[in-house]
Amino acid sequence: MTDPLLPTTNFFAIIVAGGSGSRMKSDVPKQFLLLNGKPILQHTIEQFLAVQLPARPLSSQTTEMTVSAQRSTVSIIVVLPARDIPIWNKLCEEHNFHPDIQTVIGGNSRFQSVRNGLQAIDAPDGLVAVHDGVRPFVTPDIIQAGFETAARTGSAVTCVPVKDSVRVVGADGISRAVDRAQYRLVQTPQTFRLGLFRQAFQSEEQAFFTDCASVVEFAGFPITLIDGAYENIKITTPDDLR
Ligand SMILES: Nc1ccn([C@@H]2O[C@H](COP(=O)(O)OP(=O)(O)OP(=O)(O)O)[C@@H](O)[C@H]2O)c(=O)n1
Ligand SMILES: C[C@](O)(CO)[C@H](O)COP(=O)(O)O
Repeated sequence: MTDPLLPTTNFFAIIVAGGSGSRMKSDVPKQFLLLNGKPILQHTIEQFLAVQLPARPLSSQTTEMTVSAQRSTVSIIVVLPARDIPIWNKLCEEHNFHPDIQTVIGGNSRFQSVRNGLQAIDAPDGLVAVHDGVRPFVTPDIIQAGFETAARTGSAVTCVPVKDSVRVVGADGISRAVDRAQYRLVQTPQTFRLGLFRQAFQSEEQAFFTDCASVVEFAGFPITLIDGAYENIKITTPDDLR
């Protein structure tokens, strides 16, 4: 039987919101746009605040009988561009949202923003989930599943099967059908053991690092896929917002 307790109480989430949202073309950075009256980033953070993980402190004698008494929360690090921090602080005031989270300045790319977030974690070990600030429809269940799988295998990358037909377009412009069953659409959260994640982020940035899984894989670690959700969309263009 799988141990219901996770082998650490060090759970971290790096929520990246350091981008400029160029494809959204909105005046306000997209992570701050209101959805049901609340900033998108607030919705996202609230999903992580709702997570309670069954955890076993490494040094304790916890038994299964005490699972319910051993719920751990996730320490949240939000990554924002320096220029956006005053806007975020003002929004938090307006929405009476004062979570106990750390704020870190972003970098010029998603890779650099994640790396900055990672540098703010000083625990020697644990598990870290990285999530896009603009994926507000993530659920606590998906987040928990990521921590559980990463505790067992080292990594947990959420994804969904492809529903449409897929064609690959060659350099000559000619397309051909491919077997969609072989493909997955990758989402966040992407959760990892802290040790391997730190090692992976020592690599020099590569142009194909579009997510953390590609960084971890480049460093030679295997990637475990877990189920995401079709609702867990990334708000990228005005269509997504609608
Ligand atoms: N330098 C960057 C670039 C992106 N991100 C974050 O990575 C996530 C996914 O990126 P994307 O949707 O591409 O956001 P933007 O980079 O803001 O959008 P665009 O590419 O349209 O400019 C977002 O939460 C974004 O804020 C980040 O933290 N730092
Ligand atoms: C991390 C990600 O959301 C997984 O699908 C995606 O790769 C981000 O890509 P973007 O180019 O930063 O939008």
